Amino acid sequence: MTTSSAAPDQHGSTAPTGGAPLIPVGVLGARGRMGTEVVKAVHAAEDLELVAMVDAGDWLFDVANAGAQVVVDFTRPDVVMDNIRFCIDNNIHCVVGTTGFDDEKLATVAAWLEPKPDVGVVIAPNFGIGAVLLMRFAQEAARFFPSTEIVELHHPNKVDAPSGTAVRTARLVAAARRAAGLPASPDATTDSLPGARGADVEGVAVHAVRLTGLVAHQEVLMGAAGETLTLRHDSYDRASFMPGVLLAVREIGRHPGLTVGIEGFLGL
Ligand SMILES: NC(=O)C1=CN([C@@H]2O[C@H](COP(=O)(O)OP(=O)(O)OC[C@H]3O[C@@H](n4cnc5c(N)ncnc54)[C@H](O)[C@@H]3O)[C@@H](O)[C@H]2O)C=CC1
Ligand SMILES: O=C(O)C1=N[C@H](C(=O)O)C[C@H](O)C1
Repeated sequence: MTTSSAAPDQHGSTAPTGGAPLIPVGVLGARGRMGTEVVKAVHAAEDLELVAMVDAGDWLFDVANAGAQVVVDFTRPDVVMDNIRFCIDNNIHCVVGTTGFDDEKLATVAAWLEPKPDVGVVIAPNFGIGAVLLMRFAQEAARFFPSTEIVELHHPNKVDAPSGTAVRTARLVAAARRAAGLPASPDATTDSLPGARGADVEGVAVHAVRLTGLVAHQEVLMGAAGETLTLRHDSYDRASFMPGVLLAVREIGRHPGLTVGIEGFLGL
């Protein structure tokens, strides 16, 4: 098995201004929709050096052999845990965008990190700045509205439903509702077809749409007597995730242990 070695950074292996050394970065899922975009973004960043691109069938060891200090993972929920384990074992920081993390998997990653106090892993369901802000706004607004439901809308090739972002948003909203002492959202409906009312995430209904032409979108709908508030975020292009990914790559070395979401890196 082989790993594609990255083309040399156009600025060479040291920072052009003679400043801090470049951060060597490996990309897992490098031929996927997100991985392709990450490869371009890392390659274009003057302070980063793309040292390895790995996709299914390639040899993961080459990420370590290439000297990657940070790995970016946009692969699949069924393989990401093995990738994180490998990186932690090899003292490589991880920036993980792959979805599918529940509390049990997060606890497992945290346990793997315990004997590695210098290694950092950030797992973020969404690197879009607007999406992160939407989650925060929803969390803030939730306590004022008796009803909240979430609609996530994505391209039809998405592997999972509901989206990782929707699940995290629902959990944040549910926690805010609990903290405010709100009862369950009013709902007298009896489903005549299973699934008609969406998935139940800690009492928040989450609906998933898969539609040709979409990229990644989410609406949080909140209702009170005589009014509604709709928060909506749209990623029209995967370039929207790159500022958040690059920020995480630059920050993770300063944040050992497990970080969930990039809110802290944004000062939120
Ligand atoms: N956190 C965020 O901001 C975002 C997260 N995502 C998530 O990222 C993941 C990937 O999404 P897409 O790029 O759209 O999927 P994709 O299917 O286009 O790409 C996944 C890539 O991973 C590769 N792969 C599979 N097994 C592998 C392995 N063991 N090692 C290395 N590569 C492997 C596949 O061959 C494929 O090229 C999904 O979980 C998606 O939900 C997507 C967009 C934004
Ligand atoms: O698969 C995608 O495309 C996306 N996945 C993430 C998720 O599941 O939340 C982030 C974004 O919605 C795009």
